[in-house]
Amino acid sequence: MAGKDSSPGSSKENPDQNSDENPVSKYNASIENLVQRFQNVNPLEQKHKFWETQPVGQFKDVGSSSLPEGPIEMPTPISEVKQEPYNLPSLYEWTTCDMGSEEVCNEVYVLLMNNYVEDDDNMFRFNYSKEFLQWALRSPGYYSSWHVGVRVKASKKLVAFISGIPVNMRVRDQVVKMAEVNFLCVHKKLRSKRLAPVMIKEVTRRIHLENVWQAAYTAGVLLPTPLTTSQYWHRTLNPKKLIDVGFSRLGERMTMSRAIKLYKLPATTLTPGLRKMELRDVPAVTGLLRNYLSRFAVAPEFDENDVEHWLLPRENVVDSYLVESQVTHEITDFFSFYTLPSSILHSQEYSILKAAYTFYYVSTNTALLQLMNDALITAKQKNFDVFNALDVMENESFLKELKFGQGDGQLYYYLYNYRLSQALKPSELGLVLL
Ligand SMILES: CCCCCCCCCCCCCC(=O)SCCNC(=O)CCNC(=O)[C@H](O)C(C)(C)COP(=O)(O)OP(=O)(O)OC[C@H]1O[C@@H](n2cnc3c(N)ncnc32)[C@H](O)[C@@H]1OP(=O)(O)O
Repeated sequence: MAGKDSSPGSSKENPDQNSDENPVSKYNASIENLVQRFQNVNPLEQKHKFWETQPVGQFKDVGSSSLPEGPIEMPTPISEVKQEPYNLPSLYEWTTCDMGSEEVCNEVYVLLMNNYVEDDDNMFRFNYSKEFLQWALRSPGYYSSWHVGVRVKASKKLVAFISGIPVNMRVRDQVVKMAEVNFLCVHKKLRSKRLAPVMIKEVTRRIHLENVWQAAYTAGVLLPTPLTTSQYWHRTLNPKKLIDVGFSRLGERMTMSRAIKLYKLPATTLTPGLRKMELRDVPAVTGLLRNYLSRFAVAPEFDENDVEHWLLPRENVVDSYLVESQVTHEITDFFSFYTLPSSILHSQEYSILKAAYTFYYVSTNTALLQLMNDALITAKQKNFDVFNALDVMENESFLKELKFGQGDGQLYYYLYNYRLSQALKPSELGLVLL
């Protein structure tokens, strides 16, 4: 996901960061500084009863570059992996969620719709659609056993969920089969009972049973120890609605009519040869994307199956456009975004914020700025209210110029059981989680 702002709320526009007077704070690779800046605590004193027992970089080891890069723990024979599930409190039971079943998919949808990530002010909550969840979880090579739910034994009500999907991840020059772990959710009434650590251990066990020993995940909370820390940026498409629902505020000297003018976009895209991606484009897009992602320190290794799954347009889930040369018919550029609405929790007038999130792109012939401007125009045509992007990949090169404003939260990226000697800059990361 996550790519996910792990918080639609920590993804709200930060009016201070947005004003011209305020320089955008620069990325600082030092975890110590980071923790102090955002939590005002010394990371060496921060207790993580669960995370301290896990094979992840520990805060106390930050800076000890003597530790080798790579797996922290070696795999064990599958026969030595615990064969039976972890114990849950006695009122609850494990369930494997078959996301191909409309009924089960709906249960997961409802759990997340009511209990998943909110912003710090509890104004917005992610509202992943059912089609989106099926797309996100039934990806090439997926294991149903990694879609883990918890039910109340008596009523069978689904009260918690965590998921993994397999992915080939390249870390520098090593390609490692990993799990992308996402959609960890515990019902609001069951919070702070240490259910999350049991769920993480259970999904880990099931992932180990498939001989996978590493994972990637993102979260809006700071845990030991981020691979990188990224920021959300937001491009207003519908100023009136964003202001009405409290997502944005009119800055000083800004009126509604000025805001509308400021964010106005051309009615049609500007790049000649821009068209929707089709099935026949999969090989060309795969080639472009593999080549582009090879420049990042950490990025997925996509094959044609992955590209077909992740990038072929799906109504209300993912949009992908490319540039075909009108002379040679070569595919030269490509962009995509996914649809992730948020519920608006306290508005009389609106119930849904329609948000597009930047996904993968490649520019070889068309300037990235122009390509992303066309992405904005396309999203506006499709009636999105806001277009979101992290500062990963080459996004920093277009964010300010295309009038994105910085959000008020961080999204931390993590690897499980894989150590890097130093944190990365977001721009070294070629990975978007849903
Ligand atoms: C090899 C394969 C490995 C596979 C596994 C790889 C790792 C995958 C890791 C998961 C990647 C998920 C990616 C996403 O989906 S990120 C999205 C997470 N979901 C939400 O934010 C939705 C709303 N919140 C909730 O549903 C609950 O608050 C959750 C479920 C988040 C915690 O429930 P609760 O609030 O009732 O807490 P507890 O008493 O049960 O447990 C407290 C412990 O849990 C640690 N905690 C809290 N939040 C997170 C978090 N987001 N990632 C990892 N750990 C987290 C916390 O530091 C503490 O441990 P420690 O500080 O004491 O040590």
